[in-house]
Amino acid sequence: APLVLRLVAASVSVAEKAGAIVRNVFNSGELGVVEKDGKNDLQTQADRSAQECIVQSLSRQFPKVTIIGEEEPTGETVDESHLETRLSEEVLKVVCPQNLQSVKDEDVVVWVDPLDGTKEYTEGFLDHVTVLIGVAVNGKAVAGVINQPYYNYKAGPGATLGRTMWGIVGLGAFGVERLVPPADKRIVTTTRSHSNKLVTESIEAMQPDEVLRVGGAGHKVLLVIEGKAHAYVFATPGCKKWDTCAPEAILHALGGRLTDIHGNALQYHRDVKHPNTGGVLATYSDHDWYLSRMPESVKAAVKP
Ligand SMILES: Nc1ncnc2c1ncn2[C@@H]1O[C@H](COP(=O)(O)O)[C@@H](OP(=O)(O)O)[C@H]1O
Ligand SMILES: [Mg+2]
Ligand SMILES: [Mg+2]
Ligand SMILES: [Mg+2]
Repeated sequence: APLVLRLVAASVSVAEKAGAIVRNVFNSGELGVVEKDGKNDLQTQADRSAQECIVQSLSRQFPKVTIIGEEEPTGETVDESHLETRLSEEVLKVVCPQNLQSVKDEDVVVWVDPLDGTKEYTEGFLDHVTVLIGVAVNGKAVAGVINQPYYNYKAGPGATLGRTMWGIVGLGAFGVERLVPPADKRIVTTTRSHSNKLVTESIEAMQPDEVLRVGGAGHKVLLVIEGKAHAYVFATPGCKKWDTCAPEAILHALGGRLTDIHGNALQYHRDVKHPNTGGVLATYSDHDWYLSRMPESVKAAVKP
């Protein structure tokens, strides 16, 4: 199978394993919280172990592919029980889009967020948490895998806990379906724990009927895909390439758009600076309307 398909097939299995690690750490009660850059930029044992699972599992199978993860390696010996080397059969049976069939190792960067929504994870907002593995080819997000370890956790004992979604631009997405949001109101989603004046000003400018302040970039893009929100608006730096690569690819695969707040495409090549300094705007429709509503003062402060 072509490299991109094998990478996605491996990432689906690896993301499921990482999702199980995220649940196990929470069940253990030993979150091992470390402040990286103040009380709103945390790392837990789940971030560390899930990152080890993903980066070690993928780098052993794809030694020539560049893999960039959010967390620093711990330097401890690798826990072999965290490795996952199976390939998802569901992925291997699809036909890879023509333009991605002959991609070479050196054209690829894999962006890994082992746990997106860490702050919310430590506060028990468990459905805000996702595991994100994005595949970029020549600087563009082309494929993504999202595992949501606590999907359905409020649905009662009969429900299956957790889900995995994946998509390839030009093919489509699986494990998640596009649902249309209410037509009679405008619902905007944004950060819950990283707000500031720019965020507030830009949200107000969109004249929303409702604002969903929730954790996780992956989670917020899922709200847009599944019609719970019309737009994800984040007009401040903060968010990084590993936060957006996988969600962007899946949203694009389903016909939506994710850009910075000026309408520029995000870049994902290996030398790019990690922060999305131009902010994030994700929509399904009316993208240009949201861009046009963005205040000039905010645009001047949030440059790509
Ligand atoms: N001001 C900031 N400082 C550090 N990280 C930020 C940030 N603003 C956003 N982020 C990161 O972007 C992701 C989405 O943020 P939010 O949930 O607030 O919308 C989170 O990823 P992680 O949870 O993987 O670290 C968060 O840490
Ligand atoms: Mg983090
Ligand atoms: Mg994140
Ligand atoms: Mg993270």
